[in-house]
Amino acid sequence: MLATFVAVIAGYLLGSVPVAVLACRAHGFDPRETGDRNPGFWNVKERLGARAAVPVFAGDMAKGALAGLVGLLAGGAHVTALGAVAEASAVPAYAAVAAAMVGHAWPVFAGFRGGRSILTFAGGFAVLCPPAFALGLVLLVAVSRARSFAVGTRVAVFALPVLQALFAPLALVAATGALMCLIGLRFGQAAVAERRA
Ligand SMILES: O=P(O)(O)OC[C@H](O)CO
Repeated sequence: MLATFVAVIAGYLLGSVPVAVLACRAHGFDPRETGDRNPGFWNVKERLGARAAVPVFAGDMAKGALAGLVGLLAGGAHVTALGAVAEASAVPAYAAVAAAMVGHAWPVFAGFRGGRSILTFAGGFAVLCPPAFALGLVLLVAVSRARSFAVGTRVAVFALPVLQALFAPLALVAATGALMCLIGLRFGQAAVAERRA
């Protein structure tokens, strides 16, 4: 219980670091006021180019990964032979990643106006189930080559819970689905906000 509490607090604070907002501040604008108004990699790339957006990509992924690691360690670092979280580590690790995603979406360090948490989820998932994440990367590269990076990321992200079913019990696959519901919620909120604007 204490492990999960610590993991949630650490995860939320990590997720609240507004990487895109900080990166764009150096260029004199707020990504929440331009483009698709999402403070994330894609919006920064559209405005500043891929090179300038790489730190946002890496930073948002790192927030999820670090949160997952904190949760994993707080729960005693229980993993399967292939490195997927297991036993007493599963709850704190998932709770930490969920908290990081909540932090990215509603960051305490940026007026509670954050992003959709896709990359924070992806980084966290890399810790929750490394073998499924690795297969997701293979899929990302393959689809990106055949179509585009934008299509590749979508296909890879939606494939993650399916790939996870090869390595983890269904309860954890369902937990991953729950994490992805937060991303769906954020897309829904953005669509409503756009309609009202
Ligand atoms: O969900 P975010 O806020 O990490 O942003 C998503 C990126 O822009 C990738 O499309």
